[in-house]
Amino acid sequence: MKAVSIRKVTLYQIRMPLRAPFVTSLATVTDRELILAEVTDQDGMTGFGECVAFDTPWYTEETVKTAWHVMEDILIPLLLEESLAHPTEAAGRFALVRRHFMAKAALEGAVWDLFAKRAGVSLARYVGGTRERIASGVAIGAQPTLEAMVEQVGRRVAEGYRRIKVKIKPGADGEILSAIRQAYPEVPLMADANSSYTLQDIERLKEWDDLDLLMIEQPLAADDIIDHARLQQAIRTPVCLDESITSAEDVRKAVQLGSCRIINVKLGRVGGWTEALRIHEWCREHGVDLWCGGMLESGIARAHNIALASLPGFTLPGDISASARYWEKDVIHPEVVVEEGMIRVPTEPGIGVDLDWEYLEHVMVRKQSWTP
Ligand SMILES: O=C(O)CCC(=O)c1ccccc1C(=O)O
Ligand SMILES: [Mg+2]
Repeated sequence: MKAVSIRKVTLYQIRMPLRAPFVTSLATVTDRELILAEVTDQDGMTGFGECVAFDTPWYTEETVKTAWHVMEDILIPLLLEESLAHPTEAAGRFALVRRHFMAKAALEGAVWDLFAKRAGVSLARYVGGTRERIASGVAIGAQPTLEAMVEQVGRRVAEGYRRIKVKIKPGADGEILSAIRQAYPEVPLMADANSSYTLQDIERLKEWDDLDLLMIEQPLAADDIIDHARLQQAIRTPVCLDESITSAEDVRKAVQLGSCRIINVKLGRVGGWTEALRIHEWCREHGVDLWCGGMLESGIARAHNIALASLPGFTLPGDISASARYWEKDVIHPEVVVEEGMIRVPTEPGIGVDLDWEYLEHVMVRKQSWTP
């Protein structure tokens, strides 16, 4: 295929209110700030990506401002500098920048969407996805009371979600999980701790062995794989790593050390499609369960996630839920809908959804374009 020359990059910073605040052990998100990235090529074709960094560095070190800076001053010039024969070349150029994964992923994602559109195929098929529909899971933030949590779980089960994840932290954990298990003995259930425990909590975590949890996500420190190995040896519940994983090398080391049995991959956390595909390949080769995490994203990143989860190595439902789970109105059309717990993988070219330009104007707080 002929080389693609990126002639323009545009960033749109948006702010969208969540339908309800999302509470984790680390932060409460009420208004979601995001950056959408658009690349335009020599033929006027476009591709879209999304930067999922938050406005403060509570989940990882990146923020909306650091991502904007790194994109504007470093990554966008690298994209505009020379034409691309394949989207992995963008990742290659970005590799000389350490970390800043979400900034990289936004631009690389836009380039992958553009290449898939130029090839006239869906992004899912372009990357080797094989599913026509993906199973949808949902994440429930911390609730003010145990009753409220059980009620939320019931509501999401009734909506058809195939897997329920709840946020836990010390003091709001075992009792809640037992209550959910009692009310819904069969529901595929897991807990995400966002690194709020230490090895001193091993006994407590052991007590949950009988709750039949699918997994516990990131119980220990965000930068750890050593203590996680000790923990995984001590408990029957599979450990899944989220924050600790930024690359395929991280996955290899964590699995080989016995730090986890399941991997959560997020395009933003690992720096984009090229690295996510490496992780997918490694997990498939080694029989490690893999699923796609979420970042309270808008429809653009949600569409990328759907394409990702259509790959055969995604063996478990991820945190990919309906647009309406988080938004009164999403920035894309058609919005992402869940039917009988499943989401259709678009067959239209690229990510298969369009920006709602009118609504974008409504939620936009900043916009800038760059040309060579
Ligand atoms: O539904 C979603 O988008 C994912 C919800 C979620 O758990 C999450 C949301 C924001 C930041 C980190 C996490 C996480 O997986 O730890
Ligand atoms: Mg998590």
